[in-house]
Parts: sequence; C-alpha cells; structure tokens
Amino acid sequence: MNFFRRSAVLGSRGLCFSTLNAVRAMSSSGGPTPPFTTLSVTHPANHITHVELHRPEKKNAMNKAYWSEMVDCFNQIAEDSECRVVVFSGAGKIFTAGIDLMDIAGDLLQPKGDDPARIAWYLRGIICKYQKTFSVIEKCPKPVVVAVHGACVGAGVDLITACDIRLCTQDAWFQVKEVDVGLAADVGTLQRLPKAIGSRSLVNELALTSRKMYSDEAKSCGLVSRVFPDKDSMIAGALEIAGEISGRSPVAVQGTKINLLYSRDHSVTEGLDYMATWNMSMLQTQDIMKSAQAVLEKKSPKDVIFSKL
Ligand SMILES: CCC/C=C/C=C/C(=O)SCCNC(=O)CCNC(=O)[C@H](O)C(C)(C)COP(=O)(O)OP(=O)(O)OC[C@H]1O[C@@H](n2cnc3c(N)ncnc32)[C@H](O)[C@@H]1OP(=O)(O)O
Repeated sequence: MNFFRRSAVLGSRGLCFSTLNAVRAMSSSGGPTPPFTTLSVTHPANHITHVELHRPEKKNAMNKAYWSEMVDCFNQIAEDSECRVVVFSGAGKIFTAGIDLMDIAGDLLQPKGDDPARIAWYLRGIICKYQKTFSVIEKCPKPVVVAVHGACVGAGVDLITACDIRLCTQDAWFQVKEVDVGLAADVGTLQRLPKAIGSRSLVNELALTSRKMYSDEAKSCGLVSRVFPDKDSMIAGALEIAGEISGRSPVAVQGTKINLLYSRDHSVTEGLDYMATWNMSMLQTQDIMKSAQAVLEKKSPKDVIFSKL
C-alpha cells in the first residue's frame, strides 16, 4: 500500500517545479497525510521525500499516534525505491515541544501490571517501543536531513540526533528538557548526543541542567552544520543538500550512511572489516562505471540515470 500523498508540487514523480515553488509548498502544506494524523509526507522533487511533523496547534507535541506513525512512515520510506533522501521538518511556529505531556499520563504514569515485575516489564516494553520511533530514522538507509526552526524540546533532541544532517534557523533553540519533567532522557539523546557533539562536558551540562542552547552555540559545538536566517531559506538549503544527495548513486549514498553509522559505533579495525565485506558486493554495481564515465566526461553525477535501489 502506498499511503504517501503525492505532493501538489509534483503531479507525479518526475515533474519537478522550481526550488522556490517547492519551498513555498513545503512551508504551507495542507495537513497530515492519511492514514497519518501527525505527519505530512510529500514529494517536493524527484527522489526526495519530505516528512513534516504536523500538529502545529499543539506545537508538534508527540502524542501516542505519533510514536507509532513514525515507525510506519520510515519503514515505508526504507522500502520505497523511488526515495533516495528525506527532508524532515516541523509545521507551524516551532519544530516540536517534545513528548505530549497530556498524553503520557495513561501509559507511563499509570502503568499496567499486577505486581512490580509485571509493571516493570510493561514499562520496559513501552520505552523500547518509543526508542524505536527514532531508531527507525537511523536504520533507514536513506539519509535524513532535519531542518529545525524555533524550539526543539525534549524528545525533539532525541529525534534530531538520529538524523544524518542537521540544519537550523537563527531563532532555533534546543533543550534536553527531560530532567525538568522528572526523568532521564530514555529515547536516544543520552546515547546519540555525545556522538554528535565533541564536548562531553557540554553534553553533561545540557542534559543535567536542561538549559537552552541557541543556534550559534549549536553551530559552534557541531550539533548543526548550518544556520539559516529563516525557515524558507533553511528549507531551500535542505532541498539543495537533498538534491545533491539524490543526484548521486543510491548504492554509494546508502552504503556511505550505513558504514558511517557502523564505524561510529565500532573500532576502526571493525569498521574497515565491515566496509570490506560491504563493498565486496557493492563494488559490483554498474553505478561505478556510469559515475566514473560522467566524471571523465566532466558531467555532473546528476546527469547519470541510476537504477532504483
Ligand atoms: C518513554 C518516554 C520517552 C520520551 C520522553 C520525552 C520527554 C520530553 O519530551 S520532555 C519535554 C516535554 N516538553 C515540554 O516540557 C515543553 C512544554 N511546552 C512548552 O514549554 C511551550 O509550549 C513551548 C516553549 C514549546 C512553546 O510555547 P508557546 O507559548 O509558543 O506555546 P504554548 O501556548 O505553550 O502551547 C500552544 C499549545 O500547545 C500545547 N503544548 C505545548 N507543548 C506541549 C506538550 N509538550 N504537550 C502537550 N501539549 C503541549 C499547549 O498546551 C497549548 O495548547 P492549548 O492550550 O490547547 O492551546
């Protein structure tokens, strides 16, 4: 079943309007894409999928539906051979206010179970399920470019640390808010933030005090790679990066994402071994010959037609 709405920008894949039109459409999308109730999924250009958090009236707070819709959405994207790269952003005034505090009461604060062991087991299941919501981004072989404007609070930081490229607007701020609501962040921030930024001391400070970090500091510490003056220019920048990625061999791009992540979590020796095993298959692709020929003919990789992956 293909439940992603084909964007108004594209009548069908392959018919691509200008970046400006795409930015306008992406900044004012119509609403969640059925059957989703919290996500809008569109296709602003060839091979690019745009996923937008879409509960603007609640500042994109992550309710129960959201936690499972993300898994369905990214599993679908992982299987979609037309998609080569994802742009992720938030609708409305801010990126996200984090977990929906009105919605967590049932599951987390009144857990089911006849005794402490059963209650603990139930809670463990929920935490693992919630962790999956962001791990699917990392597990998706297509690179994910996240574009943050305004606030990115709590679970928002868990989300963005699972993405491959992080951009933000000048007015963006980031807050590891969990200690303020009485819990240790448990869906990825404590594991991934130290891999995203170099200073362990800064990670500890942010996570233990929940102070806000503004865009300039986010750029200087490496959490984001670029800061844009406003949302439109950021979405244009995200689309440009996505266009560069989608124009290259999907074998090369997906192999690069998977091996970068593997190497992040393993020794250099293990990473090299994994790489050798990976490329002993992937070097057999026709994409190398096609790409090398384009280089020799001084053409862009974007001129090459690659098979789907
Ligand atoms: C196993 C679990 C793992 C996950 C753990 C995750 C933990 C976390 O995410 S901790 C962080 C939780 N989030 C927060 O503490 C942020 C709360 N919100 C805010 O501080 C402000 O809303 C914000 C600064 C983000 C924006 O302020 P602004 O003045 O622009 O908007 P508001 O008037 O406050 O909000 C507008 C409506 O949205 C509702 N809302 C905002 N945030 C949440 C939220 N997190 N959960 C539920 N609802 C939220 C707010 O109530 C307003 O609704 P309404 O009154 O109906 O208009």
